[in-house]
Parts: sequence; C-alpha cells; structure tokens
Amino acid sequence: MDFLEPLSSLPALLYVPLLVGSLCLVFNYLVYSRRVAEWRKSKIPFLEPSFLIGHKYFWSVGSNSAVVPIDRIYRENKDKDLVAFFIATMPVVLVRSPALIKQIFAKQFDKAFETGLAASHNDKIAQHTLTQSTDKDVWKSDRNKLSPMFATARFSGERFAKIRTQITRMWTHVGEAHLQGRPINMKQVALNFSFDSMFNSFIDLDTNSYEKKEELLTLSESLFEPGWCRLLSFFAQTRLKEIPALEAFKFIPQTFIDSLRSVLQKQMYQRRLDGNNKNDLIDLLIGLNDQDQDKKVNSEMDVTNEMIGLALSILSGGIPGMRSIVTLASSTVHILSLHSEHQERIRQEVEEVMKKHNATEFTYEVVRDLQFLEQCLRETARLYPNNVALMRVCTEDFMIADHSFKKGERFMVSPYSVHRDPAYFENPNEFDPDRFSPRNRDNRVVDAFLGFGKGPRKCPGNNVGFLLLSALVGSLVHKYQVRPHSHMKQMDAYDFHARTAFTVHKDDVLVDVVPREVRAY
Ligand code: HEM
Repeated sequence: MDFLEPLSSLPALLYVPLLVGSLCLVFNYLVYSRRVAEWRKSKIPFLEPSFLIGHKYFWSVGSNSAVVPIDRIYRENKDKDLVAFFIATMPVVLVRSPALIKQIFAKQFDKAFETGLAASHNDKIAQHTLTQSTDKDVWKSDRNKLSPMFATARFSGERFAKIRTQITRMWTHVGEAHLQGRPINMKQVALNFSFDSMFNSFIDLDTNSYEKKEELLTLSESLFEPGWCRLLSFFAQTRLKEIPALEAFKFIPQTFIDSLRSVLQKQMYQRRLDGNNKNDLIDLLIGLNDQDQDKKVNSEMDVTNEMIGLALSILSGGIPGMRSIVTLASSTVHILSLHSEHQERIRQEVEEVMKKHNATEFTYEVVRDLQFLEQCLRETARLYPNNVALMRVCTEDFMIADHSFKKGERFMVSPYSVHRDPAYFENPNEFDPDRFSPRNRDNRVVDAFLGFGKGPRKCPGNNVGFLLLSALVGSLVHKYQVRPHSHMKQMDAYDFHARTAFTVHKDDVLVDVVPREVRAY
C-alpha cells in the first residue's frame, strides 16, 4: 500500500494526536450536520458552517474578544431578526431585534428560563446563586428573599458613612499617586472601592484593600481574571456542566466557597454575640438559619449551601456584579477624561445638589440626586456593556415568529452590537449622555438598552451598582480634574481582552489627575 508509506515513517507518538484530531473533526461534522438539518426544518435562518471546521469568524478568538466576530455576524445579517451559527461546536441563535429579545427574555420567560451559566442540577450551592439557578421555584423564592438587599435605601442615613469612608480612602490614594507623579490605575481604584464597599455594607467586614489584600479579594479577582483557564471554565459551565469529571472547572471554585463559608460563619457568630440588627446580609442569613433549624449558629455545618448561594448572588453579584462595577467605573472615568465638558457638568451638578440638600459632604441623598452623572453611567454602559453576550436556554419546545425552537436551544444577544446599531441609537459610537435624559428617553431607546439584561432575570443590583458608581465617579471628578494617560482615544471592541466572557479592557486604564479647589467637606 504505497499511499500509506509516508504514515509508516511517522514516530508512533504522532499517531495519537492524529487520531484524536480526526475523531474531533468527525465529531464536529456530526454535530454540524445534525443541527443544521434541524434548523432547516424549523425554518431558522442560519450561517452554513464550513465542512468539518465550522465558522471562520471565530478563528481569531484568543487574539480578539468574542465581541468582534459576534458583532460582525450581527452587522452582516441586517435583514434578519435572528440568525443561527456555531461557536466552535456550540450552536447558538443570535437574536438581533429588540422586539424579539423582549419576546424571548420577558414574555416567553417561562420557556427560556435558564441563563448561559446554568448550573448542574446536582450543584446545591449554584442552584441558590441567582445567575446559575435552573429551578424556577427556587430562583423565585431566592430572588424574593434577597430583594431587601437590593434596595438602595439600605445605604441611607448613618449607613452611608461606610461609603464615605471608601470615598476618603480613594481620595487619599489618588492624592498620594498625584504627589508622586504616578498615573491612577482606575481598574485597581474601582476594585478596591467596590470590594470594600460591598463587603463593609453587606457583611459588615471592615476591609481596607489599600492596606491589606484579604484572601476573599484575591479569590474574587481570580474569578474574573482573563485567561485561558477562566475561559475554559466558562465553556465547561456553559456546555459540559453535567460531566462529573469536570467538577474541577466549576465557574466558582471550591477554594472561593470555602473561604466565603468561613467568613460568613465568623460574621454570623459575632452578630449573634453582639445582638445588633444591622439589616444586612448577615441578619438575613441568621433569619434563615432560625427559620429552618431553630438553632444558633455555632458550627461550620450551619452555613448551609443555600446561604452560600445567596451570599454569592450578592457579593460576587451573581458573578457579573463586582466585575461590572469595576469595568463600568473605569470605562466611565476613561471616557470622561476625554470629555472635559461632561466632567464640568458633573461638577456643577454636584455643587447644585449639595446646595439643595444643604450638605457639605457626599450623602446618600446627594448621590441619589445626581441625574446627569447617572446619564453618563448609563451611556457608558451602552458603549461598553459588561457581558460579551446575554444567553437564555430553551427549557421547553416553543414557537416564536414562525420558527419552532427545541428544548436546549441557546439564544444569544449581543448588547454591544444592539447598542451600536444606528437603527436604535443615533450616531451610536458617540458618547452622548443626553440620549438618556428624561426628555429624550423614548421607548425605542428603553427597549434597545441591554446593559442590565432583560426580563425577570435582569440585574436586580443595578440601583445598588449605580449608587456605588455615582459615589465613586462623582467624588473623584468633583475633587480632581481627570485627564487621559494611557488611552488617548475612545476604546472599542478591539481593546477588550480576548480571553474572557466579560468586556474587560485588555490594558490598565490609566488617568492623570489635577486637584481642584473645592468647598470644604
Ligand atoms: C452597575 C453595575 C452592574 C451591571 C452593569 C450589571 C449587569 C448585569 C447583567 C447584564 C446581568 C445579566 C442579566 C440577564 O441575563 O438578563 C446581571 C445579573 C445579575 N446581577 Fe448585575 N450588574 C451590576 C451590578 C450588580 C450588583 C451591584 C449586584 C449585587 C448587589 C448585582 C447582582 C446581579 C445578580 C444577582 C444577577 C443575576 C440575576 C438573575 O439571574 O436572577 N449586579 N447583572
């Protein structure tokens, strides 16, 4: 057999990768051809995958963020409301039109209930983590239990003092960097601010990330750190969650859970001893413990899987939360550094609102009243939405817009693409906070804005997030003039990190500051 002769001269070790590679290609082919036949039958518009190797759009993933190819598919299929394709071997249906997104994410919510990060049914903690829960009743009951935590009024009055402490620490850090002639790393400043604010306010943990890096902060950072490992764990969570051998790739690693468990246990125990009701997450968890077991917290076993899941929903914001605050804060400061006129408007607003409330420092009432600053934050969330994609998975077969979808079909929405579509936002690449002013905000804009998701599973922490962001950005811009250091032009999708499911800028976001003369605080 002459044609096999070249193969016989290969070292035996090379046969193994060759065999594995060939099996993968055959597997790909089977996946593609089966799913394409189903799409054709259900009249779902799709992009024909290339024989064996799928869609070329995604070959550059690893050097570019997945936003880039998804956005290209979005733009090349203007004539369609939805279009199906493969990301590697994962079939997805990209939903383009806001009307259809609303239909699937809100009106047909019951039939496409699961998110892209849905947990394995056996994962007892993740079932109580809002983003990952796959049981509608458990999810509903958990969201109700947590709703008092998402009310911004929790930060009013004396409780705002904890946020004010973070403002003062941030000013000190920024002031020192300025005196030493160093630029400000906004990603780091925002991480310290949001971590300390969240852990102080929700679980009464007195952290100071500028002085000491808590284990939980290091672990939280590693949850969002871009890299192949995190990207693979995201893929394993999305695609292969029922395979026990992949437990080690769980999106929330066991080390994080163990550390959180021990912190919660300590805080609950201490609260029992102090007897002070602070109306925070610790009190909520103690209440659950009393209801369920009618006993005091005194052993590790008492911090149940449900409690860990609920705490994760708040503290890591059901995963996107803290990351979202960090990204949104650094993006907002980056964009304001390029627009001194908007910085000036924020300063004037702060002065006016302080005067109105007869305040000489940042208070809950002042921060809640910063309307123009909120418009700037919303506009930044439009230009830089946090998630590469929003996902829902069909939990039963259903029909929509003359197409029938099977249980297990994955819907994907690209907030970045919808937000930059001129059909919904005029001059979409321009930073124009006034498009979100109460006067200009029409239904078209409201429906097409996806920065916090859509439907009953949309972000419950948006108000808390905006409160912290307004405190951080408002106080920074009020005390300092901010100028660009590292990014002299507005960033876009090519500036996002390639190896993460979030739209994180690939470099540090550095700005320079010049102190301003302000009224006494
Ligand atoms: C202001 C910054 C924030 C942004 C831009 C943001 C964005 C998002 C997005 C896009 C989703 C997915 C929604 C969907 O799939 O339809 C989400 C979900 C979620 N967010 Fe946020 N978020 C922010 C802050 C927070 C904060 C501070 C918390 C917690 C206190 C939080 C808690 C959650 C939770 C628990 C979910 C899951 C909801 C569910 O599946 O029921 N978020 N967020």
